[in-house]
Amino acid sequence: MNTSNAVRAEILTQAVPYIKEYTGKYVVAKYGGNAMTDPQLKKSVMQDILLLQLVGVKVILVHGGGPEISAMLKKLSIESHFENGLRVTDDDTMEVVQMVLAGKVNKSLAADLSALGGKAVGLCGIDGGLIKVHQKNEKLGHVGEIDEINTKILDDLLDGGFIPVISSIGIDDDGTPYNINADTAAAKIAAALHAESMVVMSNINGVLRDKDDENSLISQMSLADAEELKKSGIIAGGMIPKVDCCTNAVKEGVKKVFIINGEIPHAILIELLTDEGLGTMFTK
Ligand SMILES: Nc1ncnc2c1ncn2[C@@H]1O[C@H](COP(=O)(O)OP(=O)(O)O)[C@@H](O)[C@H]1O
Ligand SMILES: CC(=O)N[C@@H](CCC(=O)OP(=O)(O)O)C(=O)O
Repeated sequence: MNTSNAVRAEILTQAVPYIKEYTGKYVVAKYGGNAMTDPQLKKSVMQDILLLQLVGVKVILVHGGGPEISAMLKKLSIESHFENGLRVTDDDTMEVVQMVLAGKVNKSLAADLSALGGKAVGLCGIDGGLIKVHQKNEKLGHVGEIDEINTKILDDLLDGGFIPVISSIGIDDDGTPYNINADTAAAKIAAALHAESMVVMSNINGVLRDKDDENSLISQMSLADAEELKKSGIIAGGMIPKVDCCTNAVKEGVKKVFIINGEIPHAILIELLTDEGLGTMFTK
């Protein structure tokens, strides 16, 4: 048995009560671009996703790819900047976002799942009208505000034994595509499905009291704590929209919401299926 499988076997010895909790329930796993830079680790995360499906969890994978979009924009000499954590997306930028997210990153995750023996269907919010949006505001260009998630297409795929792999691109009533922050898309999908859990995988251990000190992890955060920590500036930058998505998911009825470090081997299995808590858990 290789090391990874030995760790998975060890996790499974503790997992029985947790598996019962999740069997037949929806779990939305959000995999951020910052956590998918190592191809071996990425494959290992995909194997963990397949294991969750194997034990009866209805897993939906929502992915980001912000760093890959930025790298491609740079190659094409297209200027890009963020406002409050959202990429200002003009027509040219939108083309690249669609190319990188729905083309490259989405297909590479679906290919990894397939190579591991899984059945995956990669899609973005345009497909089957999965994510309906309107323009958030003119200043941000093609950034979408989500109006509706068409959960039927997800249920049809899950019933067929497929893992839906979703890029955060939406479509408006006129058929225009829009860019969506991937955490926001994951939270809306989790809320629409009344998911048991949403797990956001980034490359940091969770919300930290001091963002330069890995040991200052805040392991549990209530909605009131989140507001307090934002006011005091402890939650800042890219962590603000991430925490907002998590608190919104809790408010909208998602039972267990976590931010974890997707670069820790088997982090998602450890968080969901063992007594050990790794990252930040959000509560009411
Ligand atoms: N309190 C905090 N705890 C952890 N990270 C924080 C905090 N405040 C700000 N950050 C920043 O937020 C970043 C995570 O957001 P982001 O880079 O947008 O994640 P991703 O691309 O994985 O979705 C961290 O790398 C860190 O620099
Ligand atoms: C509107 C907006 O900002 N969209 C994001 C979509 C990708 C994303 O969110 O990727 P990560 O999860 O890897 O950060 C972007 O263009 O970068």
